[in-house]
Amino acid sequence: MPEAPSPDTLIVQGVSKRFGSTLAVDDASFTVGRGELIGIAGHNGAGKSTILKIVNGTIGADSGTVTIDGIVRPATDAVAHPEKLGVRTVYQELSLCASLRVDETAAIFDHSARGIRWRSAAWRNLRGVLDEMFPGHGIRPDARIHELSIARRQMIECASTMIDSSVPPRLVILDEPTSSLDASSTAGFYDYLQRKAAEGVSVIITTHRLQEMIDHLSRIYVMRDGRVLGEQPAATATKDSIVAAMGLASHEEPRPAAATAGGDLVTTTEAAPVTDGSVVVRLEQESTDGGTEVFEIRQGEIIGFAGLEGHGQLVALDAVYRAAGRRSSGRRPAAGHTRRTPHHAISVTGDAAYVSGDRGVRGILPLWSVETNISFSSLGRLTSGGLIRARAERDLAREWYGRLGIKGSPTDPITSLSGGTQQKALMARAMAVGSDLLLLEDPTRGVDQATKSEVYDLLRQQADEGQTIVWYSTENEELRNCDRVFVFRVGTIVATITGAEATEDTVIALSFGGRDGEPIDMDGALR
Ligand SMILES: Nc1ncnc2c1ncn2[C@@H]1O[C@H](COP(=O)(O)OP(=O)(O)OP(=O)(O)O)[C@@H](O)[C@H]1O
Repeated sequence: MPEAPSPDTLIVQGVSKRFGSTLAVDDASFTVGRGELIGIAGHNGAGKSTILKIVNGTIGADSGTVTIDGIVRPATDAVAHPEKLGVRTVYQELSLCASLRVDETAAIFDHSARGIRWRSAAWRNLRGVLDEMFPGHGIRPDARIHELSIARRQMIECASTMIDSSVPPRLVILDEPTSSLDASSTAGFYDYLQRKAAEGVSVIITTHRLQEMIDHLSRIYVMRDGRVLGEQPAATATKDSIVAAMGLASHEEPRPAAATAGGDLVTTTEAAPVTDGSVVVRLEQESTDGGTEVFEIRQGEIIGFAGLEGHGQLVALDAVYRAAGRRSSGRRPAAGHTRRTPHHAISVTGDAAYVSGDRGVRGILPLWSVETNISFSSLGRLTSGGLIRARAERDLAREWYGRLGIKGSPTDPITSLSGGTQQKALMARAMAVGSDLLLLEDPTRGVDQATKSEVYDLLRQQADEGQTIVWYSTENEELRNCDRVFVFRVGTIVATITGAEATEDTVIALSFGGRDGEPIDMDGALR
């Protein structure tokens, strides 16, 4: 009797992949049904990105098979054009070309856009998906990719997987697709995926935002040290059960700050004069009655910048950095400066280190080792007589390997680390400087749950020692580790709340909708 056709879109069987001495994927097997949304969870370096690249054929494995829609392929074979098989991918590191316009970018993904009006044809198709996936996205066809926020670039990457090109999408692979998206955009994205799944599109997602998997997927495979250990139905999975299966310490609830400044949910209306030398950052904005509102950030505070993506948080964070002094040769800097944004006058005393949310473009130094990536911003104090003290550089890297649980050799190239581990190295670089101010732009993007808890503890420790921290996050849950949270809307701060009050619902309620009910475009002011 002939075998019944498999209802599975994807069957991965016995796949292994080694990079030098690292067994990145170890005899992995899993399936994805037609029209099913499944997740792959795992600690940083568990092998998730590697197995996904093997499935879509970007890299060849050492052994195993990959079967897509009944067509069996040795996993050792790379695939030149996975999109011709209906396989679409969003990679963890965003891959758009910075100098292209959005409509030109659309044409790269859309092979049906031809003829003299190729740009507008490609844009029409991309916009159709964007409008459904991220209503109110505010992306213009003539914008250059480098002008867009990382969230908008991520939106374009996600939407491009669903363009109905000559071969429609059948298997969509999403590696950390929502890592820069706020809660509202993320919800719209999953709603869209559910609709496509109902049409028969199969989806694999990896994310460290475990609640997303539980809320929106059907099954979750857990990887540990290269092996697929088993699966959990999303209906019964919990964050703790997934984290436990990963072999990590159980997830801890974010700690509300020990001491909170301010108390009630308030919208600041009074201008507050600076009376005290402990103020590190001062933001002034025009109040609705034409006066001046003042927001002060004091030494040792952890302040969150929250709100819907693109409402001015990153503009303000960037301006704080530019207003801060610079440390040279390890010496403390002169006092900072004042910077203006479209909505704020910002002054800073002291110097700052910045962790970029866009590690591919503004983070890692790809040609250098992990050690140099960590020590780079501290070289001033690691140098004597114009020469870098190699021993001191190595010791610094070792110290941070220990504090952040980074595995592997410090002399390996940074690009040999998994995405989340690269992010840890960037955190280490900024923290090692010992600056007055630490500015964080989605610092735990792609970092696993256990390490996040360690990072939260480390930040509290740094603050207790007198470092001031300003923390932008699209993950509202982690803002509960802040002392106070400034909620932004249409470029201005509309509320200050305590860390304990910064629940997802409260932040969304305070930030949702522009002052005029319109989405806003802060991209131009971003960099
Ligand atoms: N090109 C490479 N060269 C050397 N080692 C590599 C390479 N790519 C990945 N690795 C190693 O393979 C292992 C698995 O990496 P992978 O990126 O698949 O992990 P991951 O589960 O996706 O992690 P993350 O959650 O941090 O993204 C890691 O130890 C990583 O350092």
